[in-house]
Amino acid sequence: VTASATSGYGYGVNGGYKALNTYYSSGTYYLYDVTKPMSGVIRTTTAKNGTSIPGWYSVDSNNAWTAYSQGADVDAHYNAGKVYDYYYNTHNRNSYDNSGSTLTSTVHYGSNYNNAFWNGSQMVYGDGDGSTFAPLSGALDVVAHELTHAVTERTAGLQYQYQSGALNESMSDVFGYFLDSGDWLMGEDVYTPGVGGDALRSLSNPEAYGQPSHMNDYVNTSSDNGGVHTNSGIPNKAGYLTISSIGKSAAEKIYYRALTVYLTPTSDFSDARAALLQSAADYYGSGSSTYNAVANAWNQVGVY
Ligand SMILES: O=C(O)[C@H](CCc1ccccc1)CC1(C(=O)N[C@@H](Cc2c[nH]c3ccccc23)C(=O)O)CCCC1
Ligand SMILES: [Zn+2]
Repeated sequence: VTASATSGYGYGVNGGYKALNTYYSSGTYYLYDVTKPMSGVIRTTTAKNGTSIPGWYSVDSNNAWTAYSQGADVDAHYNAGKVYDYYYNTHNRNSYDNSGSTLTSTVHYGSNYNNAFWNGSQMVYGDGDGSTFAPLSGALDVVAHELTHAVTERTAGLQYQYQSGALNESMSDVFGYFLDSGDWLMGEDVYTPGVGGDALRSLSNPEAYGQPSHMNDYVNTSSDNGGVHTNSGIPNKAGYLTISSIGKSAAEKIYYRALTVYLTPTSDFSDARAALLQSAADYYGSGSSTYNAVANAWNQVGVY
């Protein structure tokens, strides 16, 4: 039986050319990447617009993944590889569990499904309805957002409710920025494909999409697990102010250290401030300009 790692290519959700790490076996090509230094693999499957996951391997007959319907598969696979590389190269973390476990992404989930999620074991992406969303794996910041939920689950374990949940959300948006740092927007590459310039969220201007950016405007609600996708605007704004002040590289270091060393399941916004200050002190010294910039950022959003 002839089977081997192969190199293919395809077009993503927005038409971009993407080189793909694929696998050939008995006349069929698979989105199955064996090239990473992990015990597992990076693999992409399709739910065929049903809700049974992981569904079936995404396959192709000639390793040219160029069909329009394959765009979601192409981007889920390509973007998962990019996020894997980011965590490995920038933070020396081998997959979400730091043990090189397999990364599975399932696309074409549901019918006109306008969302995406990490289900505790894998990433899952809807195709969107073509109006509110294009297939959600088409956005690198969305893929990074989902995979960061997996990292958070295995490290800080921030409970997905109220302030710890909004912090969990913010960590995913901030790492989404680290992967896709051309703008302060979240999901812009797949949100409302017919409308330009808008997004799901903005880290620099949370209010633009109905989020608070100061503790005075914290939304007390039981909806959405205590408003986790709303109140994340407050730590997101602090993240924007921090990154703008100390730069991306220093911010990546203190955010990753806070997430993996200091934060716990019940950490709230004030604990996040303390964890980031401690991380800044660890790297740059307490009283350093970096330390002071972090304090100032959180002061500006009313978190002490
Ligand atoms: O990972 C997350 O935090 C979100 C997971 C949502 C979910 C949770 C549980 C089961 C199913 C789906 C998915 C994303 C999200 O922020 N969703 C928001 C916004 C949103 C997307 N599609 C929507 C459709 C309707 C209403 C809100 C939304 C939400 O679910 O609130 C993250 C990046 C892009 C999509
Ligand atoms: Zn999230």
